[in-house]
Amino acid sequence: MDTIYALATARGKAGVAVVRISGPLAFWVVEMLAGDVPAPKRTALRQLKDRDGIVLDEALVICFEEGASFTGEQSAELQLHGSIAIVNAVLKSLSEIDGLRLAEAGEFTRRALENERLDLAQVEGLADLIEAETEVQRRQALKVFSGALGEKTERWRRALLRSAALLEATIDFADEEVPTDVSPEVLVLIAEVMIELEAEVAGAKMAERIRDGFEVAIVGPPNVGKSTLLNMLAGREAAITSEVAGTTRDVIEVRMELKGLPVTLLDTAGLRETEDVVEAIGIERARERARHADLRVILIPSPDAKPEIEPEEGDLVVIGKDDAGEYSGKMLSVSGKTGRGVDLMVAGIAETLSMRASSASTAIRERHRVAMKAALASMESARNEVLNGPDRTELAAEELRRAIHALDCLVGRIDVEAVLGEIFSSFCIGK
Ligand SMILES: Nc1nc2c(c(=O)[nH]1)N(C=O)[C@@H](CNc1ccc(C(=O)N[C@@H](CCC(=O)O)C(=O)O)cc1)CN2
Ligand SMILES: Nc1nc2c(ncn2[C@@H]2O[C@H](COP(=O)(O)OP(=O)(O)OP(=O)(O)O)[C@@H](O)[C@H]2O)c(=O)[nH]1
Ligand SMILES: [Mg+2]
Repeated sequence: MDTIYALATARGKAGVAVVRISGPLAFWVVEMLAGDVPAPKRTALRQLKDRDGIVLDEALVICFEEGASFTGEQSAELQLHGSIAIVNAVLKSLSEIDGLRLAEAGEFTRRALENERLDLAQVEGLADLIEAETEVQRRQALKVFSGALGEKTERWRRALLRSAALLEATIDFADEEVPTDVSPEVLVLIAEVMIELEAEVAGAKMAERIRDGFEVAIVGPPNVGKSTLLNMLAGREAAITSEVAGTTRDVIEVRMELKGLPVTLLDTAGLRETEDVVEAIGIERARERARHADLRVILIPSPDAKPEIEPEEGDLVVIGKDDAGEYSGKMLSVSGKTGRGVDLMVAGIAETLSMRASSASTAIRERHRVAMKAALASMESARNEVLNGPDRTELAAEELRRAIHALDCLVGRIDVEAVLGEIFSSFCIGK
């Protein structure tokens, strides 16, 4: 097994920079650089010197023994002064040591997985944790990273194993007189797992939304103040605004955080009948994106104006350009120019999205949803076979084994290699 090293913190000037080393040579490397191997899991202040005895930095050194580290391997950390020159000098010294090589992206975590310090779902949670930009994303990722999905899966797995074992026992003793009919117990066990899995699948879409962000589209007729409102929310001039009706053509996307939720706000072309070919394309795009968005803010010019599109559940119909608050109280109204009413509108959006987000499950990836659906399909078949009577017991047990297999894929107990490449491609070097 190679000994690997990498800068674990971001590149560039910083207060402190952390270099990680993991593998059988880790302590030996520390001894070369620091002169001795400090007691494990204790910080020790040491002068780090290169091969020629030149001092590289005065750093904190931490050693972790094999079996008691993040990767599970013997490993060490050098907590350096975060200067570009020091980091470069230390990395250069490490590169000159035989048997050492720079880690690939995610390789420390891959080793943690191989040494069973983490399961596959936890690795995915960790990937999301590092990507997390908002509070809700942080909480979701931390839940999965803490092993929530792995624990649930283990419970489902045990229930299915027990069901399969019960069925298989009746097959083995088929010739003898088995007084007990196991099917009621098996059916209850299967039903209980199915209910939980169905809830997970139902919440998977929302979990994906929390990961990737919700889309909120601002729509309405031309000149109603859509782009001005977007700019106000973005805090910058992301979209061109003008008194000319039909200014916005392309869909303009701005990523932001609304009350802890990741949101992509879409500004769209004003909806109207038009002879202008280019504008017509813009309007078509506006309608298309608005349809697929999670929520729509439909701006209208006055309280009695008819919304350009039919509001769906959770959509907000808002009067635009209401600087004086003339209509406030009657309906939600905003001014993108003065900011009046914007807080209230944001609160409305956040409330709707938060409510939906609360139904999110721990199935944070497409992969999880697919595995769960496969397990559910096999369990459904198993249940039907059980109901078909004792002749079909063998088939029922086989279906249960198939469901267990799907759950094993879910947490990476089997078929890990197939998904590793994709998962680790999103990791940074040093993680
Ligand atoms: N400096 C530093 N900070 C860090 C990390 C790190 O590797 N280094 N982490 C990594 O990304 C995270 C913390 N995760 C860690 C997980 C396990 C162990 C570890 O050594 N586990 C041993 C000993 C546990 C103990 O002391 O009780 C074990 O589990 O046996 C260390 C860090 C976040 N902060
Ligand atoms: N007084 C006032 N004027 C506004 C407000 N919002 C926008 N305007 C003005 O109204 C005009 C149109 O604003 P835009 O934000 O470009 O309108 P839009 O809805 O994006 O228009 P299209 O892109 O053509 O669909 C501009 O001259 C803005 O300065 C507002 O809240 N109050
Ligand atoms: Mg516009």
